[in-house]
Amino acid sequence: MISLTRSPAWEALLEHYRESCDLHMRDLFNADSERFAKFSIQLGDLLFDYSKNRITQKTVTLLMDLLRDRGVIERREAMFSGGHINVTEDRAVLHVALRQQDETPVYVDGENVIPLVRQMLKKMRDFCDHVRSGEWKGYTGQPITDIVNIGIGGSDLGPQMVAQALTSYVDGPRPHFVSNADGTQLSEILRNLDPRTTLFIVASKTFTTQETLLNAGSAKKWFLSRAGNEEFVAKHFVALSTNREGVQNFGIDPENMFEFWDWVGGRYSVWSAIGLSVALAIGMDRFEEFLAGAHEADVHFRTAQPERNIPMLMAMLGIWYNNFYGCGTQAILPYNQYLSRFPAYFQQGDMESNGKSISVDGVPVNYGTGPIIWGEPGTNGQHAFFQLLHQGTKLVPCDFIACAQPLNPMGKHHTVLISNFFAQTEALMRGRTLAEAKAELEAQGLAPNRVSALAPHKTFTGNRPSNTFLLKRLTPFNLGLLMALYEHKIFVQGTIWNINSFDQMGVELGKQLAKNIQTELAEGGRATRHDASTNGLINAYQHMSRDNS
Ligand SMILES: O=P(O)(O)OC[C@H]1O[C@H](O)[C@H](O)[C@@H](O)[C@@H]1O
Repeated sequence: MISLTRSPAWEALLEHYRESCDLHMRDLFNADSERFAKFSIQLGDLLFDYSKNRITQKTVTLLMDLLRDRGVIERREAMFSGGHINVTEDRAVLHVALRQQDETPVYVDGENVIPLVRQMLKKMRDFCDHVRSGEWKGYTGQPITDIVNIGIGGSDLGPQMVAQALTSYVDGPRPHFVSNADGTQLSEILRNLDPRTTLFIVASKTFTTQETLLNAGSAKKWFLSRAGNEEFVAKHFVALSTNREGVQNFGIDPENMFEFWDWVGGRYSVWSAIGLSVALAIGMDRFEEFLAGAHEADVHFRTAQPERNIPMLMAMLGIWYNNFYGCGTQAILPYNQYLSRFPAYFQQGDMESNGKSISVDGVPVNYGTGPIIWGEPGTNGQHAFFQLLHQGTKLVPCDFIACAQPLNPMGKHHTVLISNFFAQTEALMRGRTLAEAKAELEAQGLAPNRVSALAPHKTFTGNRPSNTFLLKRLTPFNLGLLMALYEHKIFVQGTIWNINSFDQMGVELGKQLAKNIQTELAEGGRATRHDASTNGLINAYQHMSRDNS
């Protein structure tokens, strides 16, 4: 295949960029009263409005030419049918199989994985029913009231974000999450827990992750110091993993292990047994609604034509800004407090997937790949960093997410929230011209010299792009739908950039070096083996940590 930036589809986009980059969205809206209808899509309870982007119909056509040219359709089919598209690890990528709703076989190396998925779901259901009904009892015969998921990365961010997003559906044990190597997190959580009624869920795909094993070991120690008998561990520790041996070595009965498989990527694993803490908290019926919502997105991604395909549009708009406008970041701004961890979740989802600079063919790429993903919930962000979004020198494409129906109606709160939500995308798009700024200042009765002095500061260029996702209501189904759209966006972008979105080798080096330093710290001598900065810091640390004055 011709390299990305030499392909005719890319060159056509470059040419189109040059001729269209000065267009202002204000003018595009003024010129076409149908713009919203043309550039928005309803999918179930979700409305996706992408009309506030710096695009014309031609932009979409050219972006989708590129998508077809780069083999996205073929690669999508390869993913859904169990092909080893994770080439560096030689694995299939089948989180979609975890949420498939029918029994159509999906083969990985000749084995149909759907029966495995069904068995896993059945085991999760039985366990959830036992724990939630109180049949599953702790070592003193009391039911479980609290669950602690111990994991990190994909084994933490997914269940944590989803459990938080679905807080209003929690009618089972209270979920807690421990991830950090910093013992403060575990200590603070344990402080308020009762070992007799607490269940620990050790979540690790590999069961080798240092932080998780450290936290799980300390939790077990805490538990045993109170329960006093190793036999009771079976009532209070379960594992979610692909590594049966590792689980056994840790001292968890394989009976209490919920298995998943190497074709489930860590950051795509909340749909697997890794979602157990969510299922315990909200019940298996609702967990399955969550899976069904994701499946709806899968069907849409697989069947809608590219020009009407939400993840494909999200992805190609991202390519447009990332590779043609030179935008380095993408903000995700949920106007919903329950979704406050959504940006952090997709920070891992996107940045660990597409933060790569070597192509699948093993050569450095000569174009930008994954953007920096960041964001905070609205309206908080407005009072913090939105200044830069509106008037800064950087162009930041933004995703705005909100729900039409509040789960906690309270006076005027929702109207205020949602008005801000609409106002922000309007302001980013429209801006305020110098003439408008002057007119407003004059209307306030300011002297002409103050008007001239202030007006430039009150001017907004506008033309700042955003996507809007409006959900009817935050339900398990709709959350699954929204999340899967983002997942597929990442897949499409990775395919365009010709990188492997499903490995994460960039996290290895730091881990290796940390192990060396850990040994050095244990030995306690003077550090000499590193660069001057690292040696200096280690030596200063050793001095400072011993200094009791
Ligand atoms: O689930 P685990 O095997 O414990 O892995 C936990 C996390 O750590 C790794 O370093 C990876 O960067 C993540 O992708 C992964 O989700």
